[in-house]
Amino acid sequence: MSINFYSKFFPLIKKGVASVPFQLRPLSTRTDLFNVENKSEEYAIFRLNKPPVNSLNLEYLNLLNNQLDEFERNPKLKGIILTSDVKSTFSAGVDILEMYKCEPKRLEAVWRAVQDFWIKLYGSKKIYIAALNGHVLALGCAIAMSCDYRIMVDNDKTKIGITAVLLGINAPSWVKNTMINTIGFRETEKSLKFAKIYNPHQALKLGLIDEIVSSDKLLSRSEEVMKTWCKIPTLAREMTKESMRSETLGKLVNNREVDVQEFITSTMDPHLQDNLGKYLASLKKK
Ligand SMILES: CCCCC/C=C/C(=O)SCCNC(=O)CCNC(=O)[C@H](O)C(C)(C)COP(=O)(O)OP(=O)(O)OC[C@H]1O[C@@H](n2cnc3c(N)ncnc32)[C@H](O)[C@@H]1OP(=O)(O)O
Repeated sequence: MSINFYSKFFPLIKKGVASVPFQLRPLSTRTDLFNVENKSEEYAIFRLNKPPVNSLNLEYLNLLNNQLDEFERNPKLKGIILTSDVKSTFSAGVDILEMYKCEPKRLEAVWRAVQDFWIKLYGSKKIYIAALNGHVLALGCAIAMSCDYRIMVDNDKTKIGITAVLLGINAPSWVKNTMINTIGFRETEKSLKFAKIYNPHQALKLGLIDEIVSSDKLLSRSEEVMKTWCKIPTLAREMTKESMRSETLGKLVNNREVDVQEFITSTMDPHLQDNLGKYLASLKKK
């Protein structure tokens, strides 16, 4: 029996208040923000390209969500290598400007788009390989952990991790669960509680990433892994992925409204707003 993992869960999203109240521009006018290169019928390279740090605002999330849908609609496509064309950064996570001095309605739309993105990515039965060319922070780290495999550049200055707690943010349970599934409970607890940031070698030791390669080999090695995985019997691989991920996925799919409300309430809190303001100023001052 073929189980379409993605289509099994996604109708549930549509049942909720998942419609996004902001109009999308047609894809063709925004392709400067990402690039999809079909390497063969079986796999593609998906490059984020929103300088300076691939921060995720509502419009960008909507655009990326549309592209994930596009991938799902292609039955021949087995896998996607997710990477970035932005020098030294894979993604710095949510655009902090979406969270600072925000309107609740816009914040709600942002968070629903974040949920959609995670559900589509984590719930996809296709193979996702994260080719991490640079910093992988906050939601960027959650995105990388939602892929099937992570290959990172060998550069000690490159950082990966989630420091949400420093801003006063309690990472949502689906982020915690994704991390627990990647590095285990104890390491996740330490990592999130103490806002740990790792260099590639520390991340490899922990199992947060799977391989380190020199930057000139990042894509060739990712393609090599992808080609090997494309040879695995598709149905069995998909069913295994589903059975490994359905429990974690279902916890958010069945709990989206609570997750949205928690995020809005905590983000609108004056202390958190104050922290965000100071953090933004510190980033700008650098
Ligand atoms: C896991 C889920 C948690 C729950 C919800 C929250 C989710 C989030 O994702 S909140 C975002 C948290 N992200 C971060 O804390 C990362 C912050 N950024 C950095 O640490 C650094 O920018 C860097 C390491 C990614 C890159 O460093 P560098 O190359 O030195 O570049 P700059 O720091 O000078 O940044 C360039 C430019 O970009 C702006 N910027 C950086 N990150 C963000 C962001 N997340 N949102 C919006 N804008 C960001 C930064 O302010 C600079 O702006 P300009 O000075 O105007 O050029």
